[in-house]
Amino acid sequence: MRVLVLGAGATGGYFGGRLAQSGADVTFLVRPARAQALARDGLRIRSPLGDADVAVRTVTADALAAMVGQTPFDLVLLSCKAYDLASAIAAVAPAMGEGTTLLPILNGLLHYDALDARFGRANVLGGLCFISATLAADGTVVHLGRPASITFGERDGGAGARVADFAALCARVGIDHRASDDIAQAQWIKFSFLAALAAGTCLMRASVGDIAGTEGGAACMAALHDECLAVAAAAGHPVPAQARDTARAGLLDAASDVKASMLRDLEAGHRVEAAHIVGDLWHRARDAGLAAPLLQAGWVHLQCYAASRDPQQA
Ligand SMILES: NC(=O)C1=CN([C@@H]2O[C@H](COP(=O)(O)OP(=O)(O)OC[C@H]3O[C@@H](n4cnc5c(N)ncnc54)[C@H](OP(=O)(O)O)[C@@H]3O)[C@@H](O)[C@H]2O)C=CC1
Ligand SMILES: CC(C)(CO)C(=O)C(=O)O
Repeated sequence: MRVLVLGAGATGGYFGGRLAQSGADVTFLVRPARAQALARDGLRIRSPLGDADVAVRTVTADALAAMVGQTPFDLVLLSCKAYDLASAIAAVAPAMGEGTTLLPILNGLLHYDALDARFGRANVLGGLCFISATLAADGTVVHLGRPASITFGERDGGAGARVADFAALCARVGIDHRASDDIAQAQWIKFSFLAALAAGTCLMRASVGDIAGTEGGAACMAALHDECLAVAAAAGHPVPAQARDTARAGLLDAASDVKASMLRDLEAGHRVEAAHIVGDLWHRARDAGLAAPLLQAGWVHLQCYAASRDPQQA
């Protein structure tokens, strides 16, 4: 299977790097500065699951069409931030030939409209990942904590050959993965958890454990999670009790140092995917007639952050 990974950041660098480390046929579509750094330093991963220093093949957008002309890609793994979606779509377009499948692992759901419009719904799998990772200033992919998994599936349900093929590749290289026959449910489980985590940890500028240690903190996170679960149910994807309890335990764990990746971005002064995640979920709550005051507070807070950071991009 020939794989193109858009982006060699935290998630794309981690999962693409694991593919490359195991000898899979993987190419990173990156911008010139990252291409130069990767040519010089290779791809460095620092992880509790094992460090890796891998020489990787890269291509920049201007050279992609020529590369595809030689040998087409089977799978494009999309790992940009939501605010880079338009440029990422333009960059990968030459790789999306007949028989090429796109697998986005971005958080949230809004990106599917743009991907379907550009590439056709049938060519876009549903996907998500569970990992806490960041790109250090020197370009190292730093994996924080142990989970590192990808979940993917056909958006109309069932299992197809392309899902089985990617699952077989993940199994071969040792990437923890789930081939889901109900990816929409998996996406809503993650989205409702993540939106609560992002809104809660960004509002409080604190980890899950620090919030849980305050008076009223656990009740506040539980109420926020309830708001997010209500939106999932209203969207026709109620989160099953077991998944709800697992997510809730993660959000209330007093021993947890977990923060949403959005909080790490915010603390670093970076742009955040607020509209794509917390804003989108609040808009869905509002449109369904659901009260979601904590989600609303998170969304307002993040808009204020974005406006103070860069009024043009808010
Ligand atoms: N980090 C985490 O722990 C987790 C993140 N996610 C989600 O995964 C998605 C990706 O996040 P993450 O990996 O952290 O983001 P990063 O910012 O670390 O990586 C994204 C990469 O995409 C590259 N990119 C963007 N646009 C283009 C383009 N047009 N051409 C080439 N490269 C491009 C960026 O390159 P450049 O450096 O040149 O800008 C950047 O390196 C987000 O939706 C996030 O919410 C999900 C689970 C966990
Ligand atoms: C919830 C988590 C940590 C899981 O991958 C995540 O997606 C994020 O922080 O962006």
